[in-house]
Amino acid sequence: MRYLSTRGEAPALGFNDVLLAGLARDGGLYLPETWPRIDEAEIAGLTGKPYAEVAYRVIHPFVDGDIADADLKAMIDEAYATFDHTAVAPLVQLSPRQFVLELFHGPTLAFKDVAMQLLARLMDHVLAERGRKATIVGATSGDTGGAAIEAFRGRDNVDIFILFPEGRVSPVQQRQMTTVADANVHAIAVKGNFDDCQAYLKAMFNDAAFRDRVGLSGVNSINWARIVAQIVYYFTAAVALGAPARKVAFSVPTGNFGDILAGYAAVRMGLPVDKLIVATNINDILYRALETGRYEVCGVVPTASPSMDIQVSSNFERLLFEAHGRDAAAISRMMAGLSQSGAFTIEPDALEAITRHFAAGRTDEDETAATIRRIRAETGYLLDPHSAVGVSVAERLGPDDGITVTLATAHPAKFPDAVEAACGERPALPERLSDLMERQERFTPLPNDLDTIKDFVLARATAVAAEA
Ligand SMILES: Cc1ncc(COP(=O)(O)O)c(C=O)c1O
Ligand SMILES: N[C@@H](CCOP(=O)(O)O)C(=O)O
Repeated sequence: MRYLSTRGEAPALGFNDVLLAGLARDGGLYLPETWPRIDEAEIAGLTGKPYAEVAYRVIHPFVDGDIADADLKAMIDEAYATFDHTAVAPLVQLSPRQFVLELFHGPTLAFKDVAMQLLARLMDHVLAERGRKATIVGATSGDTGGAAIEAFRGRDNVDIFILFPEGRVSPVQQRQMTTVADANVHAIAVKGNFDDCQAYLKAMFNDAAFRDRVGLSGVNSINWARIVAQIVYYFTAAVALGAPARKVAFSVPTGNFGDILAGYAAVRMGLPVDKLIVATNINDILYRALETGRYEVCGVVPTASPSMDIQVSSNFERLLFEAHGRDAAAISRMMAGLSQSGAFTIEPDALEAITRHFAAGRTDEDETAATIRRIRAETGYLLDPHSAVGVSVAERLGPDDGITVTLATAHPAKFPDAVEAACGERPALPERLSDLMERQERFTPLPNDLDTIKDFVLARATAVAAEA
């Protein structure tokens, strides 16, 4: 399996190289040259199989021999053994037509663990095989950072630097990043928003000298391996609810478009899905883009679902590439428009291709709080604010005659203030994290300035010291 960049100017790579590369050298994102298929009979045969077994079946064709089968299998088994729930991603029924898929049973209580626990093992394995080290830089609006730090802490072959927007993540999210003592972990509080952090990350990747000097790798969903691992739960949920004979819809609380892009990949692999519903908070660029065809950046507004407070949504580029018939030149023009004027227009045919699979809805702050309150009162189930955005949109846009599964992307205890404000109940952290708020914090505040951040990384990354 070879992978192509959405901008068409970077070399095609195999899985292991894509895994370590993160962003392509032309600033694009990698996608598989062709989509591996799983036929309907085989999809039906996945019903009732353990999560790790389905994961191996889905992930194997993307790795395509770059990692020995037995090693891949062992890493998948190990990654999902870290989850508190034996099903890894259990389904819970809220009403006759509404389900939630709980993706928060991993170490840091967010869906990011599903991919990150595997990604860390894969990267460590490939780095060890190649006898080299890497410097990981990640940008987070709250959850990717904690999951990445947890997965990579103490690993010999990587240093990890996480940029988070100061004051814009929940206190639990912050402490999951800042209370880790391992020497290879560096949490950086940037005086800006998530889009600033992500722009700096991409600028570091686009600076070839810096990239090579530190051996830069990425763990955001710009890294194709993140998306691959997230495809799996669309299969496990769909078959549990009757696929391939029955099509379900998925409502996905969306920010950087990685999670829902994994749903699109599942569809391209052959999974029958009714529709993929993009659920946004008031930072609604994706909702507006799908409604009007105009992708236009406005200022980011802080919300009760901070991990979705994003305007420049990285993975949308992958979908645009698909919808524009893989025309890399068209994508490069659109992305240049985005850098220059903060906007671009999606061609009508491409928009039509997108809306064949996707619908989009937006939920404001009052409605998010009201959804948490109402679902608790009606069903006893406690949603986190991100999942509440998903459920609220699912109730409006899900098929009248079918089932909608909302991806429950975080545990409510990660956002106790917002949940308490909505319904008067303060969810408690699980026992293993009960002293989180008392642990010693360690992080570096840095100004909203690329050069300062690069200097910080250069001064601390051991990959530089080893190779200089
Ligand atoms: C809890 C939660 N929900 C939803 C999202 C949005 O997911 P994506 O960025 O893949 O669209 C995020 C961040 O990524 C998140 O942390
Ligand atoms: N919401 C994310 C933002 C980064 O998304 P990613 O999926 O590209 O890593 C977060 O919680 O950090």
